[in-house]
Amino acid sequence: MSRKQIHFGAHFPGVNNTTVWSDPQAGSQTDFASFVHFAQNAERGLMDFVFLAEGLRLREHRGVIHDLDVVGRPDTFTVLNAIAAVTTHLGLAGTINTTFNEPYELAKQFASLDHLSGGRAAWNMVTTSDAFTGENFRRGGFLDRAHRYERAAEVVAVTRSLWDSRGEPVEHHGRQFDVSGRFPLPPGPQGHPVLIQAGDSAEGRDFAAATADAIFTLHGTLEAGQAFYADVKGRLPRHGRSEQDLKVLPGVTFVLGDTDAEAQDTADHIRRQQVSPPTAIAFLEQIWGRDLSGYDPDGPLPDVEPDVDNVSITLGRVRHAKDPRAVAQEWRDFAAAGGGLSIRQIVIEKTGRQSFIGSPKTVADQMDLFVQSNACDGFILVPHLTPGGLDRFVTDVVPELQDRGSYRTAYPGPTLRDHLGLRHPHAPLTAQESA
Ligand SMILES: Cc1cc2nc3c(=O)[nH]c(=O)nc-3n(C[C@H](O)[C@H](O)[C@H](O)COP(=O)(O)O)c2cc1C
Repeated sequence: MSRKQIHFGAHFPGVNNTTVWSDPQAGSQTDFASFVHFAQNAERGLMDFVFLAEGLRLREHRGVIHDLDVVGRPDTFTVLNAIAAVTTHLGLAGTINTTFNEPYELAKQFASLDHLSGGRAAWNMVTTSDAFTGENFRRGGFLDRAHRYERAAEVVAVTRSLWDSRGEPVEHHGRQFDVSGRFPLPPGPQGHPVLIQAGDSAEGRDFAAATADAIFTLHGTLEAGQAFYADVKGRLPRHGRSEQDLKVLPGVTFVLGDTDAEAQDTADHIRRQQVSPPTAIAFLEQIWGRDLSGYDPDGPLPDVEPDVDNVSITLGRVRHAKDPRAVAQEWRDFAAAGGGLSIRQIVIEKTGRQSFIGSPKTVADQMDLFVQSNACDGFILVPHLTPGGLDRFVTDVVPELQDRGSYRTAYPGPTLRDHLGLRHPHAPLTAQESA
């Protein structure tokens, strides 16, 4: 039996807690040359798509820009259309929220990207919720949780009917939108651009099972991955869909070295770069909800309890599902078990998401194990450096996976749906229709 094939998305650094923009090897976050370098390397590695996350508003911590945020992210559609011109097969995935955008505009932007790129567009649908971000759009937090997914589902329904309309009038009257008119573009080469969903709640998973072609997740361990995979794939039949219709792609980091020991040393160095002494205190303040600037990052955890009512110390995309008092206790126990770890050491250990560390062979073995044992269908690779963070992975890990028979040696077709092994929602246009 042939081996299950691994899929890769390539996450352009920035908009997360892993990018080390201050590293001497880091290049520009805004020059087009950085995007070209990164995308062309992903394509050299025969990856499915390049991926842009969305940071709609720079996070603020106690009134200043969060230390780890990259200031400078050009517009997603502009960047992806430009990358289309310097690549030939690579998919182009943009994260665009369904909360602050209108379906007609989105349908046009993604259909345009699909046409201009010859069928390579993908939309990562996020439901960005917080009021702080909403202020950039004059709306604040205008939708509650349940309505966010209701609105997202309606956005997708409207965009799909616009993509499918072939010049016929479209009438939609729903709870969130009234849209009436004709769509100016014929269906793109993929019929519908690939839809990705990122959101982890039960509502988010159901939304993915009903509508998405891929789900971007954070479940990085083998066991958590297998449980998540079984959960979301198990939701598909309820929506009349089968296992192949939804790819599970966790976002993962990787650190390579000539030997496993060398990679581990590099990984430790990167973690210290990611969690500088001021960042360690900022993370702690996010949990404690208090000003802890008087504490020594190399000293012990504070004795005071978290202020559970102070939710505004950090503004922007942060999610703390757990009760801060429970986290504080967990961290205290962890510090004691480690023989009295410092604040910075604890933050380094507890907030780390370094998924694959080792020689190219070790990393290839581990990734292959995840895919073959149904913890996922592939990965969205999240390098920490712009723009060269993927280079060594492509040169050294990709051939290892090819040798194992788990990774392609050529692109299977021209469109992103071909790369991901997804059905095209509609037959391609006739020659007359596309003329
Ligand atoms: C893996 C992952 C990646 C995400 N990426 C983004 C992003 O780039 N931009 C954004 O605004 N929200 C992003 N989100 C946030 C989600 O869209 C959503 O708002 C959040 O997860 C809350 O929804 P949930 O309760 O269903 O998880 C991401 C979420 C996940 C799980």
